[in-house]
Amino acid sequence: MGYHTPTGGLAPQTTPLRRRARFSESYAFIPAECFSDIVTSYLPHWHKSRAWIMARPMSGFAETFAQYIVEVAPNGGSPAPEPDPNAQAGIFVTQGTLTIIYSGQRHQIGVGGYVYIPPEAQWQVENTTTMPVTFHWIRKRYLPVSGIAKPEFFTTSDAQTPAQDMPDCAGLWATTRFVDPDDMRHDMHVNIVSFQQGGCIPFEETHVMEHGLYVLQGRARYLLNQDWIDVEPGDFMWLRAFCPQACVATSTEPFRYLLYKDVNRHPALALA
Ligand SMILES: NC(=O)N[C@H](N)C(=O)O
Repeated sequence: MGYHTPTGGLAPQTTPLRRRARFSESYAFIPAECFSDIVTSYLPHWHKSRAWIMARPMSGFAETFAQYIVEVAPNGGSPAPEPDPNAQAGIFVTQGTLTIIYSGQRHQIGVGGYVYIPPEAQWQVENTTTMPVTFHWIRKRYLPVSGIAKPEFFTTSDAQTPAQDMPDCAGLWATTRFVDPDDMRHDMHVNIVSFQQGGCIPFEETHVMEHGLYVLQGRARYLLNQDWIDVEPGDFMWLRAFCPQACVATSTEPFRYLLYKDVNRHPALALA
């Protein structure tokens, strides 16, 4: 399975603008060609590392999460990666092998591996290999519920998690879920959505959940609000609540994307 990974650099001066980037009231589209060296951030207490910050809470837009692609060079990492004690993390590795140290135990996470880190956790990140490691880091403030326990740390992978066919889709649309949707401890899902050629979302999904969608593999036409966009590996789509969305997979190889969504909680009735 392919997991697109940006490598940075800077396009030559002769490169024609593709004019694919968009920012609207309901979605942002950050195309793969935007992931150059000059739009990376360095982060406090992270060494030999850089991040493409693709999404962050913005008032009047998507408000629940931040999503980064982090690249850690050999011998890099962080002894204190997360500044917010209420933040939980979903980590998905697309290149190399990541070491996560959690409660004194070392976990080696390879390509396609997924890690869930609960809030108020002590954890660390290392790259002990001779090659760069790259991963998605999704951060969301955990919303506790009285009488429901906090989720626990776990590691798994795309390969270890059977994709579930969506109903009545003849195998054209499937979802790999790292968390059981019935598990009320969790207030966010990170899934991999897969379509075979011709497979589609057959209606304009318009819902309260926000999304980050990163195209890991394959191509599609994607509807974001009123705009049909041709998407390819490495493109990122960032959707606020109620942004209409649909798609049709166009490539012979599967069209697959990493999907964040906020779930399983009542909306707050008071505006912050
Ligand atoms: N755009 C999407 O893939 N949306 C998903 N079907 C979802 O909201 O679960």
